Amino acid sequence: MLTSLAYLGFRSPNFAQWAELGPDVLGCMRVPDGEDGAVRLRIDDAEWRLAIHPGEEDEVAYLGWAVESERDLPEYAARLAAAGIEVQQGSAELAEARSVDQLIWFIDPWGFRHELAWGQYVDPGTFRPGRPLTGFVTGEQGLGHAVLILPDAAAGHEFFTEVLGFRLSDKIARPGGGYSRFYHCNGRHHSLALAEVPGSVGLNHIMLQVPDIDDVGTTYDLCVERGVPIRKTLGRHTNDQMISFYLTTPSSFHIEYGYGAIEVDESWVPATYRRPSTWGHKLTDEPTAKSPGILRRHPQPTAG
Ligand SMILES: Cc1ccc(O)c(O)c1CC[C@@H]1C(=O)CC[C@]2(C)C(=O)CC[C@@H]12
Ligand SMILES: [Fe+2]
Repeated sequence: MLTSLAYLGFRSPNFAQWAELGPDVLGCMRVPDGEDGAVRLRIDDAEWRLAIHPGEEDEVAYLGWAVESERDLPEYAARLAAAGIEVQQGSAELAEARSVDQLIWFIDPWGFRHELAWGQYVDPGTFRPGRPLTGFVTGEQGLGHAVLILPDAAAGHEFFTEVLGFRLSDKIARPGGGYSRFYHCNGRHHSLALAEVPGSVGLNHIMLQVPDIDDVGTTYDLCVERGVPIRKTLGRHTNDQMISFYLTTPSSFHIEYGYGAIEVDESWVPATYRRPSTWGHKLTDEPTAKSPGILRRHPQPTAG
């Protein structure tokens, strides 16, 4: 089984700005750069969780998912092949670059590169936040969550549940119609969310969770002090009950920085909500607040 969101890679012309944003504002630990100069950030025992590679445009480079056992890799390879997806074996060089023992990878029907990895390298007891911070909520729950934008939510639901094995946590009706859907693969309420935007593919935000509300407040203060744009004010989500705010990164996508989400278990029953938040999460008047994140046009599947 796929057990957690293990690591994320982006490409960005502004990758160098993460050397400051990561440690000084977010509280991540900067670790040695990747071979291509990628800024790499650590948030727990894992060698790194976020890599921002140099690139011409802001893009999602890869989503790294941990699997439970080595046996899961050939099993997923067969399952993906049966679904018509071409699967690649990751080379030893790629495994080394990702700080994992072994991996396979594939491009999903919307163009996202997913890597299924086993054996992420860890270095216990040596994580030091870049600024005073209690830490990050990770472990069995993985690094946090990622919210992808897809043109077709029904097709997305089919692929991520039937092929990759995600379980639906719940749905939230969107103001303009349609739903955002939230999926879990461990105790975290959602490691993946899918938002339908006709004709578009992208990534709206990723989420990092901290164990103390004061860590959220301190990060909020640092954003204000350092001019990091706040996209959405402090608020509480209806579904996972997280208290969070959203900041805009120099790489088009946003980061949700939050505390206090509920966890799910085997007995979880999906619900549907009419609104995203019980209170707060108001869009600010920052120029970047209306940005949907990393977004590109995607050809709609033609009818008939
Ligand atoms: C509603 C919600 C629950 C839990 C979360 O972690 C979370 O990020 C959200 C917000 C999702 C957010 C939304 O509801 C409005 C439409 C948004 C902005 C998108 O287009 C992608 C993310 C969506
Ligand atoms: Fe979120």
